[in-house]
Amino acid sequence: MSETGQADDKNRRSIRPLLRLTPYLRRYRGMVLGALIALVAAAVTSLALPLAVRRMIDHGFDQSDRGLIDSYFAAIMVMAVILALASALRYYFVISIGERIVSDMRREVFDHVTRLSAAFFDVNQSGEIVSRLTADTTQIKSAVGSTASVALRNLILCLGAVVMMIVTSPKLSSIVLIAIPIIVLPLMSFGRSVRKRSRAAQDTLANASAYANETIAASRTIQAFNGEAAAAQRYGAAVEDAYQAARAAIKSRSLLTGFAITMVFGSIVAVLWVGAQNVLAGTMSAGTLGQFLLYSVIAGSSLGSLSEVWGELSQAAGAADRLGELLAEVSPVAAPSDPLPLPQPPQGRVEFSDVHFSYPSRPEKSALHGLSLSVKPGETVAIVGPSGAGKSTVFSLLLRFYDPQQGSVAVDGVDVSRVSPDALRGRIAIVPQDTTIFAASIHDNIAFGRPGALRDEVRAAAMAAQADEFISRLGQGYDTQVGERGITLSGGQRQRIAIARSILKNAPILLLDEATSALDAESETLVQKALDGLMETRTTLVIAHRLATVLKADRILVLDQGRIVEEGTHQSLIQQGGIYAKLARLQFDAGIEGRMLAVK
Ligand SMILES: Nc1ncnc2c1ncn2[C@@H]1O[C@H](COP(=O)(O)OP(=O)(O)OP(=O)(O)O)[C@@H](O)[C@H]1O
Repeated sequence: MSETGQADDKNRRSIRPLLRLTPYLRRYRGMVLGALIALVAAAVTSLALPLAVRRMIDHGFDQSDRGLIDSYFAAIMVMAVILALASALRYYFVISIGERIVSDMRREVFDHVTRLSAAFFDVNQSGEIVSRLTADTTQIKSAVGSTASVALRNLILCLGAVVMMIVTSPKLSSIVLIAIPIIVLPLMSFGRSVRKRSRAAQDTLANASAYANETIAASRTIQAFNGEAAAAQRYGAAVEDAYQAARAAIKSRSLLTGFAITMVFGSIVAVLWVGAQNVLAGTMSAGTLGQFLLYSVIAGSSLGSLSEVWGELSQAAGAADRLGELLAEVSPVAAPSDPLPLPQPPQGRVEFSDVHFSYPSRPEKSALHGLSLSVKPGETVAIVGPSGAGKSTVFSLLLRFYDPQQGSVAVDGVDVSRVSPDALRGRIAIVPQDTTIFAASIHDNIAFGRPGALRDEVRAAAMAAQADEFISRLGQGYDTQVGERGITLSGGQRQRIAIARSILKNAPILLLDEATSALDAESETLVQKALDGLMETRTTLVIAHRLATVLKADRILVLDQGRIVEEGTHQSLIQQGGIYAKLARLQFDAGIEGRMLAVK
């Protein structure tokens, strides 16, 4: 009993998500009103047709007044024209509303998703989000753009036809009205199972798309490991699952349609048989039976269409539900409602006080363990430590991608959770380990650091980043398309683009995640030169992999298991003979080690 209650509740909820569309519909009231007027006009005209037909049958063929037949045909023609006009207008309004709403939704969902915190992206696959943005919105478009209007038209037709049936013949109608619940109730329970299966089908498809997304992005690695067959097999299995789930949904929808048509037309035939007996007995005119017949066909077919579009509406409700979930996702690192201003002019001071942090997706493992550090304006601090020590986590907290569970992070003396994230991030430039190059021109890729930057400014930044020379050698210079839709850049070139981006941003705090592994000696020298220029005038925190950087730093922090375990200059740390000394020996190769000894 309670289980059924819960299931019913769930089903009611599952159609309710379509209500989320009301605010969007409200924005286009004029068009919605136009669609409704056209819809009602078309339905009323359709409902008036049988009246004209009855008059024609009962009086039109009367030899005594031959003129009547002409006027009846003229009236029917006028109705046909009204019907055609109203239908064309309905189509125009309804489809336009669908397209309009879906564009709005896509924009809003995208805008919302791009602002969600890093914790959200840790646990959600990007392929699945993209599928929601495309597949789910398309489903809503077809629901709003046609299904809803078909459903509404059929609802009006069905109700109108039922009323007219009662007016035409209460006796025949009473038989039909008794049959309706017998037909409708099973249809509703069928509808529920269709909904459940459609959602399962959508989910499995999203899984397959997410896998395809990941695999295609990693095609080189897959080929290098001869993994094509295994990947194809796994994707094939995922697609097959999606097919099976879709087939189950299709099967229940076919059953639903077949069942609806059998029940509806079966009862109409039975009722008509009773009507025919009445005509034979002389208690009903042939025209009245004809009129009743037409109304029952209208009622029956509109009920049939209703049951068909019900399934589609439920699918759209599922899609609206998923999009609603996405839109309801709140970022745990939300901007404060009353943000504090950061001091002007910027100083570039960084302070971590007793920070304890574990990633939301792995709460049991602590990434930072009571970390405290203080960086003075203009200072260069190198962070070194074994892999997984928490170096990148320090950057993530400084950029406020996450909030620490305990302790605080401050920039220029203000807790980062009390300032607006835009203001905070405006003061920090980062050159990450794996640089993102967008599918756009080189100019746009660099100008990403400061939207609206002039061509000369972009060029100056590229020059400072030692990138101008290779850019000038490309076919179209700064207008060359790179990334997915253009040419591929080497690791060193990508990094210099990222450095130029940061130079252009000209922020007082610089975060560098050095990646030397991808660079050859020449690129490394160029990148190093570019970085030197960038580091000179600002506070720099650098996750150091190069000896040169470590030597240049004012201070070195050694991180291990989320704690600072050693601190000092290169020489003092080597002399201590602790973790740093060991790391230095292991990390820097033999040639560099020679140089290191010389420093000692
Ligand atoms: N997004 C994440 N979700 C869950 N755990 C994470 C996430 N990022 C990092 N970690 C974990 O947090 C710890 C610290 O990671 P972090 O990336 O800061 O190390 P790191 O010192 O920068 O390492 P590396 O030098 O290899 O880049 C590791 O145990 C890592 O597995």
